[in-house]
Amino acid sequence: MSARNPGTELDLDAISKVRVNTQAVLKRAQQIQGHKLLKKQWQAAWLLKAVTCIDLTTLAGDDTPSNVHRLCLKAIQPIRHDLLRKLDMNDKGVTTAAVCVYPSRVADAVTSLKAANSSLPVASVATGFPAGQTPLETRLQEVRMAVSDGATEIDIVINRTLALTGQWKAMYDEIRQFREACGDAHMKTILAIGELGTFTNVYKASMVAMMAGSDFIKTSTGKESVNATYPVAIVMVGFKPAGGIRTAQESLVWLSLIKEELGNDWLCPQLFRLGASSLLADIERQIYHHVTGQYAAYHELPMA
Ligand SMILES: O=C[C@H](O)COP(=O)(O)O
Repeated sequence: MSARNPGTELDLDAISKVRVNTQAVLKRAQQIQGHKLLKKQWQAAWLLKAVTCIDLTTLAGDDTPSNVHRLCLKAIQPIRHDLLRKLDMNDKGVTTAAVCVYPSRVADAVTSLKAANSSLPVASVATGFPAGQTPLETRLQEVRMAVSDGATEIDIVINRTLALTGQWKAMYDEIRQFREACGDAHMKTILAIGELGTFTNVYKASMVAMMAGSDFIKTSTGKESVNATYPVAIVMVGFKPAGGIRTAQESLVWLSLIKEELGNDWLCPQLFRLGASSLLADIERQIYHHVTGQYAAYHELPMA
């Protein structure tokens, strides 16, 4: 990942003046979705770009060392070798950006990646993911545990109670403590936008999270009823959309949104991630179609 965000002092005056023009945001998101997507011959290249930005995720109650192991193997080799060979990409080291798991599964992921001689980063959710409703000391301890088990990226959730009641200073202070607990691990701050009510709140929470030293801001846990949406992306840009992203087509819209709003330089895993548990299956299927002209049966593309 890139250099850390050291954060700044909390500027409450700037936060209090934030107003977001909802109509303008909705219009811009609609425009971007309406853009003609990339020409067919470039689509495979863009889909591979999307793969390299994925935090391949499993966050389920029934996660075990063996499904985490499968996830790690899939992250190391996300697209079948023969398909990559046809695209002349088999020796380009195409992997996902990271794997993302619960704190209790970090050690499993580290062991699997080490055994496969891979240096892919392990990201861990933390701080009482997904609701964040555990005591502060428990949340801090969870971050420290994930780091000591080998996570080099920590995806924290914000305290929505503080955001919804306008306690921005308290939220800033908590996030600063999480950052300190992260040590050298990069910190992604999940806003859970589906629970923040308004675009103005999303913007304020984004600013507070960045002032507090978040290296990334991330839309959602994947567990809210509203997760990553395009309008919210216009408010947040420079971030990790996560939750409910399932299709190759959607991944192309996300890439094109970042390209339109921030430019090509932002399209790299150091600055942009897609958090997804089942997106990769559809991307691999579309690449299979691009290469062979046929759609693969699901059993032909084993998915973690
Ligand atoms: O951080 C990633 C999300 O939890 C993944 O959500 P998803 O399972 O809807 O792709």
